[in-house]
Amino acid sequence: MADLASRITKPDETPAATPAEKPAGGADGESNAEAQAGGGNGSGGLIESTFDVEIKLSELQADTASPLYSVSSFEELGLPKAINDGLLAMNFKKPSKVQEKALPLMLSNPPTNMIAQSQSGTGKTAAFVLTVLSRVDLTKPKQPQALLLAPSRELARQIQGVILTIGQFCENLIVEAAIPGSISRETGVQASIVVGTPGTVIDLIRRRQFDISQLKVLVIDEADNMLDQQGLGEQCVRVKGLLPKTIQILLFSATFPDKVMQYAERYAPNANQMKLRHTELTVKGISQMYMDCPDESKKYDILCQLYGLMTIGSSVIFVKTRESATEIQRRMEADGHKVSALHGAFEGANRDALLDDFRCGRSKVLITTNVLARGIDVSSVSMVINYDIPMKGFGDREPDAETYLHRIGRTGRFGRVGVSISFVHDRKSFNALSEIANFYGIDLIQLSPDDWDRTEKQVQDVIKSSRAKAEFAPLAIQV
Ligand SMILES: Nc1ncnc2c1ncn2[C@@H]1O[C@H](COP(=O)(O)OP(=O)(O)OP(=O)(O)O)[C@@H](O)[C@H]1O
Repeated sequence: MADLASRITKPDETPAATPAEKPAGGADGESNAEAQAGGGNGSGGLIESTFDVEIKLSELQADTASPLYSVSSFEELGLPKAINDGLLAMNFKKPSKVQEKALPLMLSNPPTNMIAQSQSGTGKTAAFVLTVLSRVDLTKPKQPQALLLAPSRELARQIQGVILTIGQFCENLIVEAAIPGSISRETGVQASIVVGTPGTVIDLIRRRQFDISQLKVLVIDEADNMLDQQGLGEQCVRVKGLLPKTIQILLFSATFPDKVMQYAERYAPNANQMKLRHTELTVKGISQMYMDCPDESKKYDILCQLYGLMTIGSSVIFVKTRESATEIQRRMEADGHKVSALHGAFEGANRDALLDDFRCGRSKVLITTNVLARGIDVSSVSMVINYDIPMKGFGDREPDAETYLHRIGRTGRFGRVGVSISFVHDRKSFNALSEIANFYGIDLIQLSPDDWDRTEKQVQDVIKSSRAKAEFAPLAIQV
């Protein structure tokens, strides 16, 4: 195992891709090395190259109003040395507020459940990953002890990458992804930590390829989405019903609508709770703008006019359907623009390659659907475009405020700045966006397609500044 000094990366270096051991015993889950390469959070993505970014972050982390602020250090959180070494290698200097507040509660014994909410991009993943790494017994590397569930394969792989990167100095750590096609029928699950999507996990348990008898911790990321009865809620209930009754349950999300919160409290009984009011949820580092398009047909032309700004950093364009993602990509490429498209109709390995290309900067503009609205962490994303305003309910009759927040949260990560531009083109889309803005208490900046020089300057001024001066609301702790 290479010594610590040779594996720490400086802010202006790309982390050395460490030759992580293949999982012992030939387990066919995605190997540690593959996962680290495709993971998020400093394990292969674009690295901030400027020293002033580090200075800005330290200012933010000294600002008591910021959710990146904390009084303690990771060392004071009592984490094992190997884990602290991993955090050092990731250049995590101090815990964020959700990490500082949640970790002592999640690591206390006897274990208690947690329902934690914190703004997008404020470090929820590391909070639950540190808990899982602290609880597993690595002398039993192939005995599953922790299960983490996510709504998409992309997010499951990203979380796997974070665990392997933070745990890079933890001996015998084996982490497997339980996503379609990742676990061979011959070997089954042979890892202490499993990260997967609910459907695949249920299949593995049903085929007796996943020993759940020793599971100590169940984490559900994007928990409001996962527990929503319209979506994956029924599968998450089935998973929980199969697990040991004493399991510790940790639910995390940036959003917890009231109707789901009641359900979450039943799913994770007697949980400690960290909640935010919905007017405290938006990230001040994201300049939220809207483009008043003359009509639906003009949206495409305006999108192409924005292309030059999209490639200053990298950008995500969210559209309503797979079909429109494919059609817009086709048109933009025919017009000479380089755009990747990713959605659920693509085969798994292709989706993985497309996101890895985007994460590493080989592609800079990604057009996608809500499959990537949540959790995906690519620090180079400086712009998110809502080509369609997210809607929900029968006949798309009401605005989807939660999906709006998660979509724009793909930029402005951990104190960085970013721009979101939402397209409206008629009364319905305008009213939907207005309702979302009122719900979160935000004043959207209007961009005019008629005054392009001004629009370009407004957007460039934000993207080219470094970390935002983020005034975040204090986190309300209920224990
Ligand atoms: N203590 C820390 N110091 C520095 N960087 C951190 C710290 N904690 C997390 N990060 C980085 O901040 C970024 C956002 O973290 P993460 O993806 O966990 O956010 P999140 O709260 O889960 O967001 P979302 O709600 O969108 O899922 C990641 O790139 C991560 O590596």
